[in-house]
Amino acid sequence: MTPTLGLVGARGHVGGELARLLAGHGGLRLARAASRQGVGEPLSAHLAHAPAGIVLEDMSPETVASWPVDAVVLALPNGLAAAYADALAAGPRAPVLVDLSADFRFDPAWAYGLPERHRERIRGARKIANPGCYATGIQLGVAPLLELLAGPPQAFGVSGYSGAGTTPSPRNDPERLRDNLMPYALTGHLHEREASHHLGHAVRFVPHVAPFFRGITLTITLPLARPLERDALVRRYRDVYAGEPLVRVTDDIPEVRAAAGRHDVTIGGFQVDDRHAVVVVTLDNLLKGAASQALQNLNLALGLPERQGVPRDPSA
Ligand SMILES: NC(=O)C1=CN([C@@H]2O[C@H](COP(=O)(O)OP(=O)(O)OC[C@H]3O[C@@H](n4cnc5c(N)ncnc54)[C@H](OP(=O)(O)O)[C@@H]3O)[C@@H](O)[C@H]2O)C=CC1
Ligand SMILES: CC(=O)N[C@@H](CCC(=O)OP(=O)(O)O)C(=O)O
Repeated sequence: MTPTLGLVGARGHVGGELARLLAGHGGLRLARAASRQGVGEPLSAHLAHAPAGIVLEDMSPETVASWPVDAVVLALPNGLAAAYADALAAGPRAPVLVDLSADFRFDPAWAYGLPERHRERIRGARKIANPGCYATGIQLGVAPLLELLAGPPQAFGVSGYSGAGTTPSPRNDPERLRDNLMPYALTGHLHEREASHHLGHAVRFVPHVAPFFRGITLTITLPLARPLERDALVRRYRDVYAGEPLVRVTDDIPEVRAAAGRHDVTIGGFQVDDRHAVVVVTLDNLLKGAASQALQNLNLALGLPERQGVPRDPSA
């Protein structure tokens, strides 16, 4: 029997991307979906890639806990996951639970869903907290130099406005963003704390949102305890990520427009001076920053091939 999945928040940006990936998975089937709106309507009326026969259900934790599925994905705004986690824990089944929100990313009882750094913890896990989009790029960009750092790396990040979700806000208002670049959360952004926590080393991060829809670019300056030749720097990243299907290391400076629609992270633009290294990281916030990574985690937790259902990116 093909494992089945229930999706809560199917009408959101991330929910829609995950439904699209599941349509091509072949080993995991979307079987239930919940939303505040459109209850009783076919999911396909809201999502182009939804399989036929799925009717949107109400979003009560009790309804979700009654679903006879092998996995549940929460793709809801922050602050809502606990009620579902509690209802599922008390329910008759114990499906794998993947939460896209930030609610459980600091909870040691949950596997932190960054496979490149926590693969064995995720394999077979029952509760997985999917990382934040910027936090994914920051951790993959900093990790290879952790032991060479002379202080906190500084990450300058820019995200497309899909990162701000579908609930209207200045950060996803195309009018406010037109010909603009909007700094926000100048200190203490959640992803600064999240990346520092999971790296075990302080990092500084300042986010900005831009008028394009999807994609993240991060320019990360890393203070070095001793000088490092550029070739050695590049080799370090290539060695750390050799064989990682969703991390691409390139000599070029990656550009965010090329990241839109890709499922991997691209790390490049390696530059050094006597005291610092600078790397550039790009990814699609809705894919490796969310849905593609969630699918990697679901596959690992369910014992399926890790990248099943994650399309191969055009080699570039
Ligand atoms: N966007 C991104 O780039 C990334 C987002 N994330 C995280 O993933 C989660 C989903 O993100 P995203 O898809 O962008 O969010 P959206 O705002 O696009 O969608 C959230 C979903 O939850 C429903 N919803 C919205 N508000 C509420 C509410 N107050 N109570 C219950 N349901 C609500 C929405 O619609 P409805 O019920 O009306 O159908 C929608 O289905 C969030 O926790 C976000 O922080 C993580 C990484 C990247
Ligand atoms: C442009 C924009 O607003 N981006 C969001 C990041 C989206 C994300 O990853 O959300 P969570 O970590 O909250 O799950 C932000 O900065 O809060």
